[in-house]
Parts: sequence; structure tokens; C-alpha cells
Amino acid sequence: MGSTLFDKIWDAHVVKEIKDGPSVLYIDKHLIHEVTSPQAFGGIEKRGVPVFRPERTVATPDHNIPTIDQHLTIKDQLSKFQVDKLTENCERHGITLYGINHPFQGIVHVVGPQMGITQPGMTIVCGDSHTSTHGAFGSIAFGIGTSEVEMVLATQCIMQPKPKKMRITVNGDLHKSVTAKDLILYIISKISASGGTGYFVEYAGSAFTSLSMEGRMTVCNMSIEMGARGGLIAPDEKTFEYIKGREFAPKGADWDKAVAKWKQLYSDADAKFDKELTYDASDIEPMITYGTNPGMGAKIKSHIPKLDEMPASERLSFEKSMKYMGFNAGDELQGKPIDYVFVGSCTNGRIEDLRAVAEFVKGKKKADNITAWIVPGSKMVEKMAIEEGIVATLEAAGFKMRQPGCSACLAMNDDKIPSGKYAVSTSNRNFEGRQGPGSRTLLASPLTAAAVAVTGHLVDPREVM
Ligand SMILES: CC(C)[C@H](C(=O)O)[C@@H](O)C(=O)O
Ligand code: SF4
Repeated sequence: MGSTLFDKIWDAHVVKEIKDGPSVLYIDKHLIHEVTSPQAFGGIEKRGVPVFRPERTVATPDHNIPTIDQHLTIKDQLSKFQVDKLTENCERHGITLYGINHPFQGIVHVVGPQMGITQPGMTIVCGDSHTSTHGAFGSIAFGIGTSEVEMVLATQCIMQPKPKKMRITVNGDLHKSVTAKDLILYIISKISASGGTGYFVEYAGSAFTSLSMEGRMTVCNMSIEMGARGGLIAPDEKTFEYIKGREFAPKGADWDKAVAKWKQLYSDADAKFDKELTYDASDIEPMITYGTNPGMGAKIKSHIPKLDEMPASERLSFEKSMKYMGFNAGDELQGKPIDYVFVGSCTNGRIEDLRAVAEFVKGKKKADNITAWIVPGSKMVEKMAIEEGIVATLEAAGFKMRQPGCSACLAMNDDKIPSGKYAVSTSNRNFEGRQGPGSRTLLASPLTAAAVAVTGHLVDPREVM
């Protein structure tokens, strides 16, 4: 029997199998940020253990940093402490740090791919659930907890039980103006926010292979929002083209050798998955979430489910969610007034996302009732956005440009959506209070976010193009 892509990579990294227990897995790349690393460094220092392979870890601050006046000292004391700690720890242990104001700084999951650190066939971990993003390059990438961060620092390995394997195939072509974000929101709305629990997902089929690398990252990023351990896509020419020439990409003869190896990374025709799901791309339309988990999504042109359309077991939590959102079962989605638009995050804060927004709003103005924030995913994205005239276009339309970071995706800094306000957000989580206490989040694609910014209410972008 053939092997899945996941198995091929996993098996090549097992250092030791423990009978009926987890495997000891070698980790090629370890990314760290300021939130989940301080205790891990504290742990190894207490034990007097050095960082085993410091050159395999790369650090950048992203969650706690302000997105205004980054050249000044961070005002919030807790945030300053976290970011300073990361700097000190990296200095002490000889770890590469792209600190605040460094030209390579950014959200950790934007930084890895943009630097060519993320490559096919690797195992990549980070103390952050959206590490699944890197699976877009055909790698096994997943989030780990702080104690595992400590394990990786000390040994470059972790103990992991092998997840089950699921393949999600979407055949056919996506309609025009239907994006990667709509594709993944559609899948999560079908299988629910827990439908992937216990699995590592491989995405296959023309709907995924036709996506850009940015689009594939958006899809893999949200694997965790269906409860999966991670998600990956077999690498192809697009993948190689994207990596080629980047800072840490193999060069010269090493490049040819690497590509030859990467070309072996696919699931064999007779590989067996524990679960297979198949969808048709032509059924997918621009999507929006209306509730308080990413599985509560619908086509923008449809309506919030009526109570009798819900399974009886879900009605209570659905009603609670509707109360929080200030919506009613059965409501039409289009036309609902919105207060904020947030374009950014590791899901949709890359250059392609900013381009899509700029292209839509060019020559238009944001609606008066909307506050629109654009937060580039990294300094490199910010630089490109300035050079390409994207920043000028967006500012002329009344959008506020911020500096790179996680920002209002989780509001660990000052970028908070006020209580009771509605935000259409290109991020990945719509939990209660995620974007600030009492904030109400509706997840959408950058294109939908742009259309909402211009009209001031929920709208299918195709109706205003
Ligand atoms: C702070 C961090 C640990 C967290 C995560 O793991 O995902 C954050 O990035 C998030 O998106 O909620
Ligand atoms: S942008 Fe959002 S989802 Fe991504 S790492 Fe930051 S907080 Fe987490």
C-alpha cells in the first residue's frame, strides 16, 4: 500500500518509536514569539540546559506589539516586558531575532514563508496554533504548548502521538471572486469547528492546486479552526517558484537537489486515509460567519439558520451565540450594518490580500459608518504595499494603515473593537471577545471586507463590483 504525504514526512522524522505511546519526532524549524516562549527559556535555564540547536530557531515579536509608533518605547508595561524578554532570551542563547523595526519582522507565520525558512518536507513547530499555515508548502507544521517549546529548545525533538489522516478534496474551479478564504470557511461550515479533531488534513483537488501560495496559506492556516492538528498541500511548481531566491532558500546545486527531493512529496495513488471528504468547487460562494465559532458560517447571500434548521442538540448554544451577536435566527445576512473592517492577521495579512483590497477600493471611499484598519502581516509586506502604491490607494479611500503585528486579530495590544460593535475581519477566530471585550466578529475574505468597507453593510462583493 502506498503512503500519504503526511506519512512520508512523519516517517522521515521519527527518531524513536515508543510502543503504544507517542513518537519522538525531530523538528527541522522552530519559530518563537513573545507570548509562549518566556517560560520555556525559564525552564531550560532553571535546569541548566543549553539550547541544543539555536540555528534552528527563529524569533519575532508579533502579538503584543503596538501598530502605531513602533519606533518608540512600548507604553504598555506587560507588552514591553514580554517583548524585552524575547530579545534578552534570544541574545543569551544565540537565536536569530527579527525584532521590532527589523526589516524582516512580522507575524511569525508570515515571516517563515517570506524568508524561505518554510520549505517542503520539513517538520515545523511554534508555540502557536496557527503554525498550520506552513503546511501550505507541503510540510508537517503544527502548534505546540509552552512545555513543548521547552522540549524543542532543549532537544530539537518533541513527543507526539501520530494523528489520523483525513483528505479533503475539492474538485472543479472556484467561481470568479470566490477566494481561498471562502473555500476554507465553506469547508468549516460543512464539517463544524470540531469536525477535524484528531486528524491531520491533506487538501487535494483543483480548487486548491489552482490557488496561489498565499491562498494555500490561508486555507492551511484555518485547519486548526476545524479542530484538526494541521493541514498540508502537496508542493508543486508554484511552491518551488515561491521559495526560489528567498533569503533561506537553498541556492545553486543545493537548489536542484532540494527540488528533486521535494518532487517526491505527494500522496501515492493507493495511499489510504482514515477519512475522505469531497466537495464541489462550483457550490462555493462568498462566505461570512454570523456566530461565535468559525463553523457558524454561511453564504453571504443566504440567511442565518432558522431554529428548526438546527439539530436539537445545538439549539441552546446557537441561541446564546445569537444573543451575543445581537442577531436573530433566520435573519438575512446582506444589509446588516457593520462598524469596523479589519484587514490583517496570519490568515489574510499578506501582500496578495492587500492588493485585492486596494484593487477593489481604488477610486472609491469607505462608508462614513466604517472604521477601516489595514495591518500588514510583516515589515516586508508593508514595504511592498508602500512601493506598489497600495498604501496610497487605501489611505485615499479613508482606510487607516497600521504597522505590522497581530493587532486586532486578538487585541492583545491597543487595537480593540469596542464592545457591541460589529467588525468584518479577515482573521480566523470569531470567539466572544476575541477582538476586544464585547466585540462582535464576522469572518470574511479580504475582498468581502473591502466591499463591506465601501458599502457600510454586509454585502456579497460580486453585487458591487
Ligand atoms: C497567543 C497564541 C498562543 C495564540 C495561538 O496559539 O493561536 C494566538 O496566536 C491566537 O491566534 O489565538
Ligand atoms: S495574527 Fe492572529 S491568529 Fe495569527 S498568530 Fe497572531 S493572534 Fe494568532
